Amino acid sequence: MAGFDDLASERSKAQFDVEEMKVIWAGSRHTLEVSDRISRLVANDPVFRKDTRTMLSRKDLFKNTLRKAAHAWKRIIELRLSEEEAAELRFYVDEPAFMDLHWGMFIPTIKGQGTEEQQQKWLPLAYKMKIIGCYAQTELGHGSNVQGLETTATFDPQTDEFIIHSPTLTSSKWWPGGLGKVSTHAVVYGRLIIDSKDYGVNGFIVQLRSLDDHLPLPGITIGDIGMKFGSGAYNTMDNGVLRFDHVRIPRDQMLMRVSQVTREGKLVQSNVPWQLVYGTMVYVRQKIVSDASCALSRAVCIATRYSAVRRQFGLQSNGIETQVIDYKTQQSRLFPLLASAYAFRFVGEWLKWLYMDVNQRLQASDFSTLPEAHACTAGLKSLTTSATADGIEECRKLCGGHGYLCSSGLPELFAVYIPACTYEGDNIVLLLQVARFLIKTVSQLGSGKEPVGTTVYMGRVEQLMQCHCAVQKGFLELSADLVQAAVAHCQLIVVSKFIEKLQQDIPGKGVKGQLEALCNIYALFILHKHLGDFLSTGCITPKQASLANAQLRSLYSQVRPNAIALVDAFNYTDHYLSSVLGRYDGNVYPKLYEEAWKDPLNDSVVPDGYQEYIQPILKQQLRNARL
Ligand SMILES: CCCCCCCCCCCCCCCCCCCCCC(=O)SCCNC(=O)CCNC(=O)[C@H](O)C(C)(C)COP(=O)(O)OP(=O)(O)OC[C@H]1O[C@@H](n2cnc3c(N)ncnc32)[C@H](O)[C@@H]1OP(=O)(O)O
Ligand SMILES: Cc1cc2nc3c(=O)[nH]c(=O)nc-3n(C[C@H](O)[C@H](O)[C@H](O)COP(=O)(O)OP(=O)(O)OC[C@H]3O[C@@H](n4cnc5c(N)ncnc54)[C@H](O)[C@@H]3O)c2cc1C
Repeated sequence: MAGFDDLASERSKAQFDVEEMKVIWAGSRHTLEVSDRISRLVANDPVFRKDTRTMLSRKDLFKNTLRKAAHAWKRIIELRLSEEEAAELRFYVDEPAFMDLHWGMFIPTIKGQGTEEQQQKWLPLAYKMKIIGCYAQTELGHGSNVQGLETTATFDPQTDEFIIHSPTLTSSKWWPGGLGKVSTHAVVYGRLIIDSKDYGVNGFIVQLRSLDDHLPLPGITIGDIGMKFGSGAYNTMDNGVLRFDHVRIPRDQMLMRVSQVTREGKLVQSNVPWQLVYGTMVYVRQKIVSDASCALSRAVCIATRYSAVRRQFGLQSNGIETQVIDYKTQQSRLFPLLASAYAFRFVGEWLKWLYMDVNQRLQASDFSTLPEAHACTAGLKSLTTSATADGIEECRKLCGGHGYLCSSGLPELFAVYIPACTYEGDNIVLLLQVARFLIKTVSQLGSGKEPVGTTVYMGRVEQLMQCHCAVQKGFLELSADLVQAAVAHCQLIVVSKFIEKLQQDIPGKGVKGQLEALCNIYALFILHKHLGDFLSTGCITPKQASLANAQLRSLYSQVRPNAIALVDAFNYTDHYLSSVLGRYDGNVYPKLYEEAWKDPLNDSVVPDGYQEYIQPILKQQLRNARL
């Protein structure tokens, strides 16, 4: 039968050791073992079913998310899961929820911006989930411009408290995940005011709801901001609105690692850079880069398997049509995305290392690599999320009409993923940060300061000094071009890190060869995409451009017999993929047919509303016909 046979025969053609590739993808044998075990645990647990998610009303959807989160927490405790295993469990449950913000932002903020005493007080409560926290930074009026936030935290020396207040409508907190219905606490970012003087934005731990009955505390107005894009998708999250009416908190609830307010109301700066107030964003951006490879690989897995099952035109001698994956146009759209998934995986791994390194240095009061870590996390977050969002949509198109069905898994994946281009920093705003970093690096070239890390290549480019002079005349005027320069810089990082990965010891028959092919596809595809820039700047000649194109075509042919095995190496369960088109067994058509009948619209043969709305029309038509 089509599907079963197709994927089995594809698998038998693979020219490399898939099990070893799984290890490379996972990062280590240990990580593969953990992720494999936990993914099966989730897949086999009926509470974690997600096949009806797109059909539920918002209230039912949200309640179901609460149920899953509570069950996940119960399993984590019962099975004594480690932090790594718990994070895998969250990943495979595959549903955005308040837990993400509690573990992913609230706790890291206290760790990164709290003093030792503050950490000792708050972290045990947070780890045991005796309190649930969120990250309340963005307001109705300002998200990108953090320094423009309007919430105030005014020190009252009489009572040794801060008064948290929302002075305007636009100062309402707006968007924080987990805030709308669940969180008991938040890290709230607001302007520190002492003695009528504004000291800029700082973080404060504020209790929002009673720990007894979950009602908002006095002075607090709180709710959900409403439905978001798509069905299911990010609507499992209670993104919230929050207003303060002169809410008082003790002085020691200002996060004081960066600066302290004394009992007397004096502001004391510590030796850490003030930018550490932005530290959680660096951490989360790094995580988002790793997540990009997961989302893209998931879409690519679905589109690749389905492309091998789907046949259109081109009747062959054996009487069957051509698999659409054999069309060169399909390959030229699909294989660069496959290569991107691997490229983002490896750059994500590197970024994780970079983040750990900068953190260790911060502990030892070495702040020198913070600007580069900020530029890398901001730039790569922007590049990988934009490419992934576009890539998921391309995968939908690669699956033709069936890709538009919710049962393909692609519409919900797209809807849940696209806000990644906006949250944790709008992608253009983040690229402008990278551009500023690049300009700063160039401006220091003449002063004898050698560029290091990801900017080391700048020392070799003589024309850069002239660029700097030109940019000095008008950063804003040139910002659209500077954004392109920032993208190019980030692409260079992605390609370099892929090449560095290939220099490591890579065991397994044929594994290294496949990765080399993917690395070359990624690099040549980027070159192909920006051919105009490469040609107009004289970086390559027209002859080289056409050679590169020919090479790309030949690489597609090299990857073709291995395509299914390359997506099998992601080791995704059918539960995680939640796609009829991406099923491991390729049994697409019978299952699509079966799925259709499960739609509630098919519960009755004659639909609700027939008598009120269809029958009268038909009767009217009959009368008209007689006239
Ligand atoms: C046991 C376990 C159990 C359970 C397991 C469960 C496990 C679950 C685990 C799940 C985990 C999943 C993860 C969570 C998922 C979350 C989902 C996402 C949610 C989304 C959250 C959000 O969406 S949350 C809001 C993010 N909102 C922004 O993203 C604002 C952007 N806006 C800015 O970020 C600033 O506004 C902007 C533009 C820089 C201008 O900043 P500005 O006005 O101050 O002006 P400047 O540009 O002048 O910057 C001044 C100087 O600061 C430097 N600098 C700037 N940023 C810096 C930085 N970050 N670090 C260092 N340095 C930085 C810069 O380079 C300048 O340096 P210099 O002066 O030396 O040149
Ligand atoms: C699903 C989701 C979850 C979120 N979760 C949280 C959360 O948990 N906590 C939290 O605090 N926030 C959260 N946010 C808010 C999020 O961080 C902000 O929406 C994001 O930082 C973008 O800011 P903005 O909305 O102000 O966009 P804006 O800055 O208003 O962007 C609008 C447009 O203006 C452009 N623009 C803005 N500034 C410039 C500039 N200087 N130069 C050129 N162009 C510019 C942008 O590129 C964009 O095209 C969430 C948002 C979403 C969508």
